Amino acid sequence: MTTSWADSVADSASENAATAASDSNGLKRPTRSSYVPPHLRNRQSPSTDPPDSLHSVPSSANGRVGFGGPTTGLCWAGGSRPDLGRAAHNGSGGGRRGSGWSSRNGGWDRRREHEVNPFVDDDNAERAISEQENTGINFEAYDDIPVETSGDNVPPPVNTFAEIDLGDSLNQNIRRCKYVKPTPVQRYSIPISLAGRDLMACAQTGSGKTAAFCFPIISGIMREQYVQRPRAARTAYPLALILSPTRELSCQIHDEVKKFSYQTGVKVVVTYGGAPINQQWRELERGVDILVATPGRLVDLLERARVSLQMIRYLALDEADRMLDMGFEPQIRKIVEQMDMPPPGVRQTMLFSATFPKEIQRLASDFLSNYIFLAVGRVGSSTDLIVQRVEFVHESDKRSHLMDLIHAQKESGMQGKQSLTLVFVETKKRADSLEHWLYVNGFPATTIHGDRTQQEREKALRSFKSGKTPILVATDVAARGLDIPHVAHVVNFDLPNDIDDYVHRIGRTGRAGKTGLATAFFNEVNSSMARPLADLMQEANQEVPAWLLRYASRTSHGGGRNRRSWGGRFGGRDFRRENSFNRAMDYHGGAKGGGGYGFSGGYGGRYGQGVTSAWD
Ligand SMILES: Nc1ncnc2c1ncn2[C@@H]1O[C@H](COP(=O)(O)OP(=O)(O)OP(=O)(O)O)[C@@H](O)[C@H]1O
Repeated sequence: MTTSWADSVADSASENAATAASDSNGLKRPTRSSYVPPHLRNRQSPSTDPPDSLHSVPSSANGRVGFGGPTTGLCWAGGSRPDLGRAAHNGSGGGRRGSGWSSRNGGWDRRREHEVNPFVDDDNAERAISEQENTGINFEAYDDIPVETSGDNVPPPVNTFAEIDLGDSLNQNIRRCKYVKPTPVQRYSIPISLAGRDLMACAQTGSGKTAAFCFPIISGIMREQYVQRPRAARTAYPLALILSPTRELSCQIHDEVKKFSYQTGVKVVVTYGGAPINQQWRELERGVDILVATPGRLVDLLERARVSLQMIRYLALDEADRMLDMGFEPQIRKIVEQMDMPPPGVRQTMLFSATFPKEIQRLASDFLSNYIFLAVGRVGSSTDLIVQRVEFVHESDKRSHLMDLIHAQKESGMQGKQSLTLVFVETKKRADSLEHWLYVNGFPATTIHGDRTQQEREKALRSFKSGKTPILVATDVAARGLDIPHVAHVVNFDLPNDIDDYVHRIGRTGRAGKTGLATAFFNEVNSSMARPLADLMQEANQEVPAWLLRYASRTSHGGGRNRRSWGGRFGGRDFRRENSFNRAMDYHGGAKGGGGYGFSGGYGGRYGQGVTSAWD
């Protein structure tokens, strides 16, 4: 058995060497050489796109007008700032639907023949596997899911993609992705975003949030054909900015956007630290509509005037609570508030995460205008996708215990190419030393953490995804957002200090309707986590060991801000409800009666006039 694992290490090494040689920076570069500048893309080709009077009228359906230009095709050369005024929201959704997409082949003028087809670029077998499996998603698991929205005039949800007017090209890509129907967060958030509304959305890990913010952005850019951007040889003027906290997540989002925007004429570029900046400059110089970035590299590009944010219409923060946490907040404020980005109410802002503590919501509200809060709860107990276990393991026994788990996994047939194990540790040093120990004991493992070079990180991720090294030892750098198919088991070798971090870590398994297992090693060092962990497991109807409950009863508070208890079955609830100013609360679907969900943590439900909730 060990021999075959050792073989897989050898295979992995050679494959990675080959991969690294062909793609040293991990950047997938389109071979397309004939990028069509925005001002030329506006011209429709008579042969492919017959004139359609409906499309000679710019859409103001976003509820945002202005940005000048659209009707006149004006160009703001010379750095003059466009009129960024916006019509007041009427909350009605802006009449987007039925506006004639079906008569078009897609977005603006395209040179599609040079675009790399992301759907056949499958040297990465995992992608092919995951796509096939999208049809097999257990959507029934989502039927009972509780959903809350709050805000003024919330647009109604949809049940199918067909009900949403996203445009033919995007619809075709959705079919190519084998997305049969929208997930709950997509059902609610896409109509909200298409109506031009700002959004703070909180939905469980692996529930399709990426598509939820990408579809409206791509569709909006495709629609607004007449936007002209300033011409400056070295400065890029993206229309949309998607920020994420890690390089790997930014790359993943970039890959997703490339698939969703295939043959739409919408150009996406990714920039992140650790990769050569010159290549990213060159890519930006060829033009960009959607820029996916990590904050540090973007600040660098802004300071060098390689990127201007003055044309930004869509801003999306993925893992938004992390982005506004102490570590990132200054950079995010700089990007969003201190450069040249249009203010809230002019641009459209979308914040997404699986967790949204109220103090972060308060900060985030600075970036939003008249926004809707959307909370999609976890799936019900009978269908909960992640089985959570917590085991008492002394520090000195952790390694042998891990080995037992991995052996048990192999014996029960869980291990192999189709079944990966992600092990979280607290520090980079511990990651390296555990990986080394696993390796010398015959377990092919690799590691990802902040002290590794970007090339090493990308190589490790590829090796893990492909199953060549089926164990990945990681710090929190891999805790958020990464969508790796076939992660069957997440082991919290070291528990985090914050329950929300735990939620994101275990969310690397049990994604998109699949099931997964999460095991946590607990000992005295983690006593502050006993209460929030026990609460979380109880909420999810998991078996909570008696010893953990005893620990929990001894520690009334802990787990960082013990934030989860505030959110009950949701990863967060609208903090504005505490202020109770004319907020309309709607409750949709699922959860019979809503009784029995006491929101501990001090939320008193002091709703104002006109506020209703099934959760009261
Ligand atoms: N409508 C859909 N039908 C089928 N599969 C989908 C659909 N929407 C998304 N997916 C798939 O679900 C998986 C998880 O999606 P995604 O990575 O966007 O989750 P997420 O909510 O952002 O998770 P996290 O909170 O961990 O970042 C992806 O593999 C994606 O391709």
